[in-house]
Amino acid sequence: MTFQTLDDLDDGQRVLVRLDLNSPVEDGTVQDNRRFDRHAETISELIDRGFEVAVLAHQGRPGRDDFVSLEQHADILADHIDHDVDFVDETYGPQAIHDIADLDGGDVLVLENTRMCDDELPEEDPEIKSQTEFVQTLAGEFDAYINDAYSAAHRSHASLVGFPLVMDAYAGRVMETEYEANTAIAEKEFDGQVTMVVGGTKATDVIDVMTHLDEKVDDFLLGGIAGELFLRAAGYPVGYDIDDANLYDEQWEQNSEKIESMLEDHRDQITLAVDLAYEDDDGDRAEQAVDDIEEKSVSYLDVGSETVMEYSPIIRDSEAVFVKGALGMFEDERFSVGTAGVLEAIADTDCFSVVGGGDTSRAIEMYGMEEDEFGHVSIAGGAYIRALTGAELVGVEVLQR
Ligand SMILES: Nc1ncnc2c1ncn2[C@@H]1O[C@H](COP(=O)(O)OP(=O)(O)OP(=O)(O)O)[C@@H](O)[C@H]1O
Ligand SMILES: O=C(O)[C@H](O)COP(=O)(O)O
Repeated sequence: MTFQTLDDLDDGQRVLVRLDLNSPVEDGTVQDNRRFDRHAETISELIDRGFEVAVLAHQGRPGRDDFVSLEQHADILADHIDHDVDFVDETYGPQAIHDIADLDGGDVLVLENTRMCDDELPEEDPEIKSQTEFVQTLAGEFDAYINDAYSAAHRSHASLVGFPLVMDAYAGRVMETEYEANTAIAEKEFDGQVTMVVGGTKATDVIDVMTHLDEKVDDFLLGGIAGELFLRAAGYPVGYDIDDANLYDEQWEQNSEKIESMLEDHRDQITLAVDLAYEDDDGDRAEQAVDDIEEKSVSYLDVGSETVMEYSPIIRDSEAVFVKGALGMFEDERFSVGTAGVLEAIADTDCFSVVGGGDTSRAIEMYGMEEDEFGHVSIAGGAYIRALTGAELVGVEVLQR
């Protein structure tokens, strides 16, 4: 490993720490999850060593329901570290700079959601990001920058790639351990069958990665939004938006060619759902065989039970199983059958397994399984599957310069 870590940093300095606290948000309420647990260890170490700590993090994306302030995150973090955490509703404005100047050793201040600043998004070269007002303003206030956000390191956003080009930069403890684990996993060779369960809402991320893993993975088992888009490409009347949630059409536009060519070239490696679940008029779970769908008139929120029965033996026969993204909206128990069923099948076998994703890894505890029933549980989703392809993560790369 070629980046500097907290072991290389002298105690008691003023540090800007990038965490990934991106969390599920239900009706405006931020849900606690293992990202807080993991980052709490880094922050507690910094407090014990007398650092003055300001935290940068993002939540959601503009235009989405989960695009909210980090005020609640500061409270959740405080509970995890059992220590006061202050919050300021600016990222680098005058009040933020004032509060940063007021920090004493052992203080922790969470700055507002980085994605509320115009400079943060979109993705641009680190050189461009390093020259933004956002980076230039904050860099002058700190002795060092620490990136602990391995799970966001695949994004070339200002708070992730700009600072290491203009100031001393270090990897935090989560960055260090996730990098080591995920790099080691990417280098593993398996003699037997390798299976990847692909779901979730970020279809664009997973489809891109699938096209790079077709030699490494023997079987892709599909669900979630990506699963429905593949069904659409296979000729079923699903995989488009019927409300204003905007989960399907935009991602279809971006990926339809890739999906069609994956289906054409690798059809025997791709297993699609044979049935899907939805909420019926009584509010109950109902299932429908994909062959019986004439027109999409309901939102499909899970794969069906038949699909789980088809996926489970494939998992049992695998030497390694990688999971990225949930097969359904498992946070609602009615639509947890696919995700919990697949995770239970993995837990029941002795295959090597990795479950990744900030949201998806939550399903393990929610449905009564233990982390040690899996080979590795990563709080990273998009970053971990990108690492599997052997590709460098831009946020890690800039730390190694
Ligand atoms: N059919 C579906 N409709 C709506 N939401 C779905 C559906 N299937 C899965 N999901 C949602 O997908 C989410 C998890 O996938 P997501 O793409 O957000 O990845 P993740 O596991 O959190 O990884 P990352 O760390 O990259 O965000 C879950 O919160 C689940 O509710
Ligand atoms: O949750 C994640 O995977 C990371 O925080 C990156 O978030 P993004 O997919 O919204 O860029």
